[in-house]
Amino acid sequence: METAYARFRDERTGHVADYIPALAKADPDAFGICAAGTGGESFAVGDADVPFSIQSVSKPFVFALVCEALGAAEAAERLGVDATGMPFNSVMALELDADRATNPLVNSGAIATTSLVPGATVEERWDRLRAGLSRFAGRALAMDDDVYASEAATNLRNVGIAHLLRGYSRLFSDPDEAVDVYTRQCSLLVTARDLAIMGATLAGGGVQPVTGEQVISPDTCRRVLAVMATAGLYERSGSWLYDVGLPGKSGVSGGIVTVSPGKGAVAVWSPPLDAAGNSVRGQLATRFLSERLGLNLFASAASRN
Ligand SMILES: NC(=O)CC[C@H](N)C(=O)O
Repeated sequence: METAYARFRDERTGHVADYIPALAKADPDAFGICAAGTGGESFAVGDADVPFSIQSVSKPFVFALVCEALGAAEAAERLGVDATGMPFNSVMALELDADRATNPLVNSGAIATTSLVPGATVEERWDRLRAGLSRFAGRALAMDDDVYASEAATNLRNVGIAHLLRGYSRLFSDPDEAVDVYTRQCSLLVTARDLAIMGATLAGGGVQPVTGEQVISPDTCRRVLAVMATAGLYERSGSWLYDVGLPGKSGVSGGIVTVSPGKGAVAVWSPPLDAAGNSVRGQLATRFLSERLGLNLFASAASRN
């Protein structure tokens, strides 16, 4: 991990996201890596304990909560589970699918996922969602109010997607309410260490490695990891699987969590992004660690280079 940190610290490609104004303030030099095992141990280097908004890395965890509530088959039926091959905020992806379904890890499918979180009111749904993600992290997660306000003031594209979904009967609550809860979920503050531990919960059949709580079922874990493998890095998901060989999920604040089933998870945070919205240092460091640690699911032995 120290070698990965030293090797990629001076990487200068990529740009910090600025379509959400508050994210433009992020430090482009910030870089943290954390690995967590299913036994509860964690190892960190760099800015692994600096908080940032979770953004799209929240999506697989909310999908997990919805699978628990509805069952994995019903969740797949309502949301779709196929990669779109298109950018995370694509409207076209929705229009091109005959059933108007995408998957829980792009904005359209993620807003639909959030609309399925059980609860009679917005506040009940939000409480349940936040409590669920906090159980993955093993601590109470709080919102970044500045990021929330900034995104809420500028997210008309997501509002449009939600109304379009509703028109196709692919959204399961009031569209504006669904986007509001989704925007809150994206603004939850986490650290790379939190993401590694949340990922390690998915690696360990749903058992939170530090608290020992069974957060979700082993079956839900398998479903979530499958969608992460095919769609976790948006239109770069194929290249990611080709190079890294593990399920992962990125977000526009620069986080990426990568899961090694049965072993643990690696999380990297570094804000500069490539054109698809995936952290540049995050991808480089994870690829390096997957190779060095022999984590690639398709490899028969650790390859060293
Ligand atoms: N890729 C992302 O992280 C996108 C999340 C962000 N909140 C959005 O909806 O645009």
